[in-house]
Amino acid sequence: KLGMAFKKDDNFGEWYSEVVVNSEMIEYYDISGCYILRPWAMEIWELLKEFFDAEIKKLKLKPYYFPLFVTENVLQKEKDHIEGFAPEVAWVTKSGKSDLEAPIAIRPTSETVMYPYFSKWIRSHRDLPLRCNQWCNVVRWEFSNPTPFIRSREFLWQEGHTAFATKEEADEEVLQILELYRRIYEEFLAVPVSKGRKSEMEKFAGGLYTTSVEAFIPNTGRGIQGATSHCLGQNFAKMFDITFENDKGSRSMVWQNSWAYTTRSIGVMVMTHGDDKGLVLPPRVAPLQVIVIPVPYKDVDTTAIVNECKRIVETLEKAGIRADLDTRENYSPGWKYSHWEMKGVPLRIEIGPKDMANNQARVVRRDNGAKADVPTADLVEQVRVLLDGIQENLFETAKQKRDACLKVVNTWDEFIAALNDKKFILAPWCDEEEVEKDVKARTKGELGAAKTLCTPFEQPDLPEGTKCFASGKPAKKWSFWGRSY
Ligand SMILES: O=C1CCCN[C@@H]1CCCn1cnc2ccccc2c1=O
Repeated sequence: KLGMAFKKDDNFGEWYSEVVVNSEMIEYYDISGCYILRPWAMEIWELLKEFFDAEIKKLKLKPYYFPLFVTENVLQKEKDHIEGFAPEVAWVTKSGKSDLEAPIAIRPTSETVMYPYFSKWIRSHRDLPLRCNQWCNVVRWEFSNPTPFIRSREFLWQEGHTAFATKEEADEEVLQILELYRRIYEEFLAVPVSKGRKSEMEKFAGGLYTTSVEAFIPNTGRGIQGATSHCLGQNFAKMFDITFENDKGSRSMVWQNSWAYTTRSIGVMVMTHGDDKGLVLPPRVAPLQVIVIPVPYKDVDTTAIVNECKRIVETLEKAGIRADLDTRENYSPGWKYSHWEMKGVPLRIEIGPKDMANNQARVVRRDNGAKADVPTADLVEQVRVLLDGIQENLFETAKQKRDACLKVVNTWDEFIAALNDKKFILAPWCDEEEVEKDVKARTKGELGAAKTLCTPFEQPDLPEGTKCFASGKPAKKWSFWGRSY
C-alpha cells in the first residue's frame, strides 16, 4: 500500500488507523476492540520489555505467571476496587455445550488473583519485601470507541505487585517505578510526559494514592495516561489478610504497591511522531534502524551494487545497528523509499553507481528528510551520530509541540477557551472533589468532559491569595486539566 489517503491534521482518527495498518503494525480483527499485533509492533514491545525487565531485575523483582481466570467470589472480594469496573469484566460461562457450575472471570487485572497467595506466602518479615512482576494480557470489555493500542478489549502489559513491611519502602518504590515509566516514554519512545499524582476522584479506588506519567496528543487536544504506579496502602492487606509477624511478635499488615504500563504506549508514540508519509520511529525502538536500498542503473553491474549493500548491512549489524537491505527486484527504488518511509525506518541508505564510484553512501533521514553523502569508511560512526540525532530531534520536537499546547489559566472563562482550543491546561485548584465533579458536569458534551489529569510533582510558584479557577476558593495547588482518552 503506497501513500496515505488521510492527512494527520485533516482527519486524525482515519490517519491513525491508516498508519498502524500501512506500517504493518496492526491487522484489524473480526471482533470489535481486538487487534492483531504484527511483528512491527511486537518487536517494539520486545525492545521496551528488554529495557524494563532489566531495570526491574535490578530492583529485585521476580518473574511470575498467574492464571488468566478468577472466581466470582474472589473477584468481588475487594468491593471498592471492583465497583464501577464490573461492566468491563468478561466471563466464561460454558465449556463446550455445558454450562460451568459457576461463571469464571477473565482477569482485567490481577490483584484478586495474586493476593490470596501473597497471604499464604507472607508469614514473617523475612518473607518481605515480596516483589512480583508478570508480563501478560488482560481483558476489559469496554464499549467506548476502540482504537488500536490506545483502547482495546485485550491488551498486553506488565503488572508489578509488591509488598513491604513499611510504608516508607512502598513510597520509595512507587517513585522508582514511575521514573522507569518516564524513561520508557522520554528516552525510548521520545514522548514527553509529566509525572504527578492523581486526584482522590481519579485515583485507583482500591488504593491509597496513584501516581502517573501523563502525555498529551496535540492533534486531539487530549491528555492520555501513559503509565501508572499506585501505593495501595494496607487496603488489600486488610481484605486478603496479608500480614507478617513483626519484631514485637504481633502481626502487622503489609504495605503494597501495584504498577503497569501497556501496549497503549506504542499508540502514543505513533500519534506523537507520525506524519503524512506514515510512521516515524524513534531509533531506540525501531525494529529496523537502517534500510539499505540498491539503486541499479541500466547496463551497470547490479551485482556489484547489491554486494556493496550486503557489505554495508553486515558492517552495520556487526556494530550493533539493526540494518537490512531490500533487494526485491519487482519493486522500483522509488517504491521502496515510500514503503520504508511508511514503516518509519529512521535511516535509508541508497547505493547507486555514483556512490560506488566515490566510495560513499547516500544517507536519508526519515524525521526531516535531510540527505547526506557519507564516505563508506565513516559509515558506522556517521549512522550512530545520525540515529542519536533523530532520537533527540523527535523528543525535542514533541516537547516543543506539547509545550506550545500548554496553557496556564486563572479563570473559568480562560479555562473554557483553552479547552475549546485543544490546550493542555495548568490551573490553580482548591483541591475539593466537589469542584472537580462540578467542572466535569459543566464541561460534559460529545467530546467528553474535562477532568484532572494529574497534579504535577513540579509545582510552579503559587502566590498567596491565588484563587481556584473554578470555585474562586483559595487555591492549594496547580493541576493539569483537560479532556482525555
Ligand atoms: O492500574 C493498575 C496497575 C497494575 C495492577 N492493577 C492496577 C489497578 C487496576 C484498576 N482496574 C482497572 N480496570 C478494571 C476493570 C475491571 C475490574 C477491575 C479493574 C481494576 O481494578
